[in-house]
Amino acid sequence: MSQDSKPLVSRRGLILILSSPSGAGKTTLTRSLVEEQAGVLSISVTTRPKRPSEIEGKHYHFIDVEEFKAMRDRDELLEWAEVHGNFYGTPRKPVEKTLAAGQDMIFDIDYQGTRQVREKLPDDVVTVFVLPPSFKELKARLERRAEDADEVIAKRLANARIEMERWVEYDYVIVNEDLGQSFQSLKAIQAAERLKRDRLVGLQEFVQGLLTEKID
Ligand SMILES: Nc1ncnc2c1ncn2[C@@H]1O[C@H](COP(=O)(O)OP(=O)(O)OP(=O)(O)O)[C@@H](O)[C@H]1O
Ligand SMILES: Nc1nc2c(ncn2[C@@H]2O[C@H](COP(=O)(O)O)[C@@H](O)[C@H]2O)c(=O)[nH]1
Repeated sequence: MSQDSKPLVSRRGLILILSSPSGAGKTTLTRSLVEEQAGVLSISVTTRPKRPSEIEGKHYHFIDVEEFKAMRDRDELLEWAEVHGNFYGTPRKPVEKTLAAGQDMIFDIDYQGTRQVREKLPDDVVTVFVLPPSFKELKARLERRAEDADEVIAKRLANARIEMERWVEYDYVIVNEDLGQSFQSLKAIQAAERLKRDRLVGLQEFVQGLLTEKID
């Protein structure tokens, strides 16, 4: 840091995407990152019914199918997908605003949405797939969370096998057995990605300045 606390080299914000089968722990991990001010959480729109513990605007923007399709048709969504029988999408504007401010945007989206964001913003995207330690534990977590009806849990477990096969498309994989360790791994990924040469702004000028600096 220079004397006025401005970084000597600034950086572009990155898009950190976490995906997993339902119940593996990506929401828990993304929310922990945001609590540490490590980035801005992308709040999706969804047509899924609100869970008892969820708050409008904090966990999702809950909208109906008609409104969702109108947003999609007005090109207001960076990406969208149908997941477990409901529509989900990422509002475009907050993402553009956050990245322009040099902050990281943290996404909790599925593999279909991840593909779309990667295609649109290939240089900004870092992807992490979260796996459960076992299928038995995945089921136990969904049951312990106790937020979804039995048939919803059954559908999510059925979809989990298809979703887990997508791990090969991701930059990093975290097996979320111990939550604390998984969180440390996630922070390490973000820290390293922030330092990537291509994300640093004005590095060329900074090095040029170093090379031409007079020391006597
Ligand atoms: N490492 C862990 N050990 C034990 N329980 C965990 C762990 N990580 C998360 N959990 C718990 O498992 C449940 C599912 O976690 P979470 O809601 O974060 O999953 P998710 O992947 O976001 O699921 P969904 O896609 O359905 O939103 C929660 O009750 C959470 O507290
Ligand atoms: N493609 C997108 N997927 C999303 C988005 N928001 C959430 N999701 C994914 O949906 C499932 C189910 O989420 P839940 O909150 O109902 O348990 C999960 O895989 C999320 O990652 C989105 O905007 N786009």
